[in-house]
Amino acid sequence: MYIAKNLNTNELGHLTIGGIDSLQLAEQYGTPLYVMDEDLLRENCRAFKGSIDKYYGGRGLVTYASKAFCCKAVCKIAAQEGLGLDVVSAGELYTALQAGFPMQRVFFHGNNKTPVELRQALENGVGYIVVDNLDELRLLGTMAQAAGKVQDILFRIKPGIDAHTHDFIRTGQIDSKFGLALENGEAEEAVREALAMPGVRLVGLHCHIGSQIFDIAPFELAAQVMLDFIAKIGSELGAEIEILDLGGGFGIQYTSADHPSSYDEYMRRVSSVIAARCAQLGIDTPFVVIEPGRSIAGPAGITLYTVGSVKHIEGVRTYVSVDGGMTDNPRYALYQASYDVLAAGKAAQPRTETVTVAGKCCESGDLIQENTQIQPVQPGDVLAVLATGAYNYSMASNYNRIPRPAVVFVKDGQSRVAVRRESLEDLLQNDLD
Ligand SMILES: Cc1ncc(COP(=O)(O)O)c(C=O)c1O
Ligand SMILES: N[C@@H](CCCC[NH3+])C(=O)O
Repeated sequence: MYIAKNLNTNELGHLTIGGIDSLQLAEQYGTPLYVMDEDLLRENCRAFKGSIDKYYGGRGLVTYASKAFCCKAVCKIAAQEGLGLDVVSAGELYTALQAGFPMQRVFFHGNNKTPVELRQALENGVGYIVVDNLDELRLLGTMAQAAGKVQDILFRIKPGIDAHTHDFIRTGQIDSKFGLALENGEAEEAVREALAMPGVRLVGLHCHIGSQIFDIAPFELAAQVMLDFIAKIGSELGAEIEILDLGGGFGIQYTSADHPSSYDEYMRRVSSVIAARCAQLGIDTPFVVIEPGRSIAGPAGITLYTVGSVKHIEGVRTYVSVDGGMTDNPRYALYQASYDVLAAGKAAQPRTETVTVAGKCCESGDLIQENTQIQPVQPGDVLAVLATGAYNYSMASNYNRIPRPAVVFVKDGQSRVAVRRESLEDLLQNDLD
């Protein structure tokens, strides 16, 4: 029984994805290998888009948070599926540009955009800049005015919501580096300043309360807090806020212990809270934006590794070492993230062994998963780690000068390289003698 609905086993008992034997993919492209199921990626885009259209009657936009997994191929898919795009850096913006992503549907986020990044956004006609702080507002206002432009902006607000998730991925509470606080008047001051600036047009407010959240209640609460503020600055300052961007953060199932809410249910409940609160406050219902990242890319990906050694330490544990690790998936090292791991060539067999899957980096914390149940494995076996489509490739590094793996897209029994494997030459390309 598999967690991800897109995975299966074939007559050989091997794990398949996108109609392809995972061992064949490992053989053809080598390991470690990121494999993305294009159909599931598109299905996830459509599911969000379908729900937002259903509950907001065309007054909503799903923007894919590209930080979850960014490359030209995925930007193209997001564009084809009619989504917007959330970018947070010159690199993500450049990728979107090179993929031909429509710039008017791009939202530029980040708590410390550099002047170079702001110029890049202004010059390329980015639709919306989500301004994080007063310094950025002043810098952008000056730059836009000097360039003879009026840039549409949103403000990132800290709604003061404490969503229950890992400490490092919570962002909506007052003690966060992201956004403007409501409690101390900071957000109101920013609105006042923006309204007086000729270079910017304040069109929206944004919040993002964290990531891998299962409950719907914190999202409902955030929407209410944001609407109350919209009403307040509307009546007190004359701000006309058209867009409410509620961010991303929807949890996914990594293992059978995870029970995320359905995204359609999220959309239904939050939209009805929005309608009720707007009626109560006597304000127009804003255009609603959401920014799912993990929930679009995460379930669509798996990572394949080859086992190099199996080390039984009597009475302690068994280490199964693979040819990747924290360089391609730092999430266990960072958050003790849970994953489902299986032997791809024995996927139909019961998981009878308890092992620790370790990476090859010079770091004791370089683990993919501790004390996980898998089938008996030996050197040369291929392991599959499930639900690695988000925050794996995008958080990969070259620690120990390990080249990043390739990303292969699979669809209808066909595969194609979306990001080629880094070579040793790639690692040296910026080195000078
Ligand atoms: C501003 C913003 N929007 C969207 C996202 C995407 O979040 P997730 O991948 O949890 O949906 C993030 C990351 O947490 C974010 O910081
Ligand atoms: N990178 C994190 C989540 C942070 C999301 C971006 N704000 C993860 O892997 O879960």
